[in-house]
Amino acid sequence: MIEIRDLYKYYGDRRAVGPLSFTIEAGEIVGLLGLNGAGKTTTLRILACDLLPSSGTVLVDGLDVVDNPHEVRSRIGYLPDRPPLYDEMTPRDFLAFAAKLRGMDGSTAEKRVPEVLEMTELGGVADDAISSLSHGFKQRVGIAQAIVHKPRLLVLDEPISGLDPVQIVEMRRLLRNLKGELTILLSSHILSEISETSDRILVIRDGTIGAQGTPEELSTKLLEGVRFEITVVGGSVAVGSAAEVLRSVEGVLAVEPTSSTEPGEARAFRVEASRDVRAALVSTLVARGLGVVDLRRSERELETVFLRLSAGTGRAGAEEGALPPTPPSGGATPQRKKEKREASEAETTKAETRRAKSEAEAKKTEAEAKKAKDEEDEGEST
Ligand SMILES: Nc1ncnc2c1ncn2[C@@H]1O[C@H](COP(=O)(O)OP(=O)(O)OP(=O)(O)O)[C@@H](O)[C@H]1O
Repeated sequence: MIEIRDLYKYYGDRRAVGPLSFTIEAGEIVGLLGLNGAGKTTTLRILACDLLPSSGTVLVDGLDVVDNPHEVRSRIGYLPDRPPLYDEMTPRDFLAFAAKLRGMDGSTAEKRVPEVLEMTELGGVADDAISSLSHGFKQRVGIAQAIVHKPRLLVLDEPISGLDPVQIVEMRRLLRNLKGELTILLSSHILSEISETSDRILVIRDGTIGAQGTPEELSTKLLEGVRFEITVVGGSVAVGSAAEVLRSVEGVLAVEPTSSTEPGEARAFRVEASRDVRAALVSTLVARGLGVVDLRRSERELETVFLRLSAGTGRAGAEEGALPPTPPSGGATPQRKKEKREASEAETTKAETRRAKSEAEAKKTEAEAKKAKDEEDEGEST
């Protein structure tokens, strides 16, 4: 579905991305994980034909983003980090407008808008002004506008950023529901935010892929093991012997009791293993007359993995030589912002000229659609 080969993007003489290569299969949900400034937004904008690459190949469904931007755009739904919403419109009107912008005819759009409102669970606020919606609902409108034209690929830049815990759970559910119909690539700088949603994670650092895999694979690769928290209760067997039972499971490297807040007989342990042994832990404990009331991968562990990958201090990074040292600042310091502005102003590459041309074309289409809408509104009010 997506194939990126040796992609580079320079802003002036500053390399923002490259060398970057990865592929994503149809139907996958993949998380692009990296600290601020790692190159996530640049990569996603190139995929969405919003920015041209300096060099390399980017294919969506076999189509090159430089040679076939219009065809690629029709296959992609894109939610930028700041969703392009018109505050004074309602979600229903805005979606109809977005559908028209993407070339849908009136009757198809009329059918599609209620469908998308339902898919994104916006029915209850469909006729409220977008300005009156919470951040979580605005993000859903952003996703709705991205899927209104039935794309095959959904590209979301930090869709979970700024959401409260309830909204995060709702967003995860929405993305999981969209999976299957769509291939999804989403970015984040917080591992726990996307590890729940993504089938696979690509860790991007300094514009290049530092590591990739499932959270378990990343953890195993870096820490030579996976860690779990498990809480055991006694049945016919004393809970005190649970540590021994856990140690007997093949693949378990270490077991240590943790301070448990569980009531009564329950005991919590941290288990380190060479692979995912969760199923074997449960069946062995149950076979020995013990019960399991909680079993989870250690969240702290995942963050440790990410920090190691991001800082390039992990063994995997050292071995692969894929992780150059961390720049002094990953974030947007005033100096960085100044450099960014200057680099941006100095950007006069041939690629950008082509981009300006294609943006001008897009704006023309947008202006035409807006004009059509204004005329329609005028018609309605007279
Ligand atoms: N328009 C621009 N002009 C110059 N430099 C830029 C521009 N946009 C991004 N950069 C630089 O390119 C690098 C990658 O930025 P990018 O925005 O792609 O990273 P990111 O991982 O999305 O980070 P964030 O989450 O902070 O947006 C950074 O060093 C950034 O300062």
